[in-house]
Formats: sequence, structure tokens, C-alpha cells
Amino acid sequence: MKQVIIATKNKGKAKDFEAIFNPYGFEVLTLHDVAEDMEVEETGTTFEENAILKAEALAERLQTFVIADDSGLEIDALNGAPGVYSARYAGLGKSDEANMEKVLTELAHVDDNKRMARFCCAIALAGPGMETKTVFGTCEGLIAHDRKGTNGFGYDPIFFVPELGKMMAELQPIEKAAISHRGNAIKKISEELPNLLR
Ligand SMILES: O=P(O)(O)OP(=O)(O)OP(=O)(O)OC[C@H]1O[C@@H](n2cnc3c(O)ncnc32)[C@H](O)[C@@H]1O
Ligand SMILES: [Mg+2]
Repeated sequence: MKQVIIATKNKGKAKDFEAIFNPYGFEVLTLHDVAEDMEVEETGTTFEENAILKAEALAERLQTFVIADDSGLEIDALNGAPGVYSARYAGLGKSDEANMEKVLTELAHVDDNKRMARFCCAIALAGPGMETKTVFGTCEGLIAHDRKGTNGFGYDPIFFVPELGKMMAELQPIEKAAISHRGNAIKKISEELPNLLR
């Protein structure tokens, strides 16, 4: 089977990528498989910058084509927070649960018609002899008042997807891949993927 290497340590993200890439005939490998000790500091101020940092560091080390994803949740009522800080919103090393709790507390007094939010995802593709390429995808939704659903990861249990009438964490991996920020970003390079990966 062909392989795609993702510069991530997030197992939930890796599962999302499996649902996206398995239909294309790619097996997904992550940092846990190819470079367990690798730590890339996410010093960028945009999703694109951080995705490029992660992809180029790993491509350089392995001398092969890799993908990185930098993603997060933008909440209108919080002026776009947590944004690029989504993974560490409640503090470095804090859990998804703590991050969701912080968001729910901050939105406790925000009306239903002002709870708009979107997931964003920048994907960077880097490799030897190529200029790093980035694509961007989003997924619009609303922040609920409580958690619901056990699939996915991160903020999925509090993110309502209006077009499906369900929480993101209630979707099967394939259903999430069809509408997610991550799936939407990958769609933009799907035609080139077979040539760029191996
Ligand atoms: O950097 P890597 O190792 O890939 O893993 P990470 O979890 O730190 O990933 P990011 O730096 O891209 O931070 C993204 C955070 O945004 C949130 N997030 C991104 N995509 C999500 C999704 O599909 N569902 C729920 N939350 C998501 C979640 O809290 C992630 O930890
Ligand atoms: Mg990260």
C-alpha cells in the first residue's frame, strides 16, 4: 500500500486522516511511526505558518514528501479565539476536556444566535526539490451548551454542524471527513496527491 506521512502526534487527527486517505489507497503514518522524538515548536501566528514549520522540519529530516496540519477553532463571540492556540487554550499540557470547559464557561451568557464558530485547517505539503504547498479548509458551525457524542477529538463534542443536525462528535469518521475543515483542505490537492506522495 502507498503511504502518506503526517507530521503529527495527535492520534485523533491521525484517525481523521485515515478516513480521508484510506479511500485514496494510502496508509497513514505519523510521527509515532517515523520520528517519535521529534518536537517542532509552533511559533507561527497563522495556521499556515505552523503547518509549514511542522511539514518542512519532518521533510528535511526524512528527505521525503510529508504532510502537516495546523488547525483550530475560531469562535466569533471570542473574536476568533482560541484560533492557533486551540490545542493549549486552557494551558500547556491541558486536556481536550479542559479546553472545552473553558470555551463553555466563556460562552455561558452568549445567546444561541451569537454562537457561530468554524474549524480551520491549513495543510502543508513539503518534500525534497519542491516548493512547500499549502491549502486551507474550513467547516462552519455553532458552539453548543453541552458536550454530546464520543467520536472525533478536541472540540468535536461541543461543535454543532447545522447542515447535518448533529454534533461533530456524533459523526462517523467517514461522515466527518466529507464535511470537515481537514477534508475540505485535502480536497483542494486531491488531484495532485498521487504524484506528490509515495
Ligand atoms: O501539532 P500536532 O502534533 O499535529 O497536534 P495538535 O493537537 O497540537 O494540533 P494543532 O497544533 O494543529 O492544534 C489543533 C487543535 O485544534 C483543535 N482541533 C483541530 N481540529 C479539530 C477537529 O477536527 N475537531 C476538534 N478539535 C480540533 C484541537 O484542540 C487540536 O488540539
Ligand atoms: Mg500542535
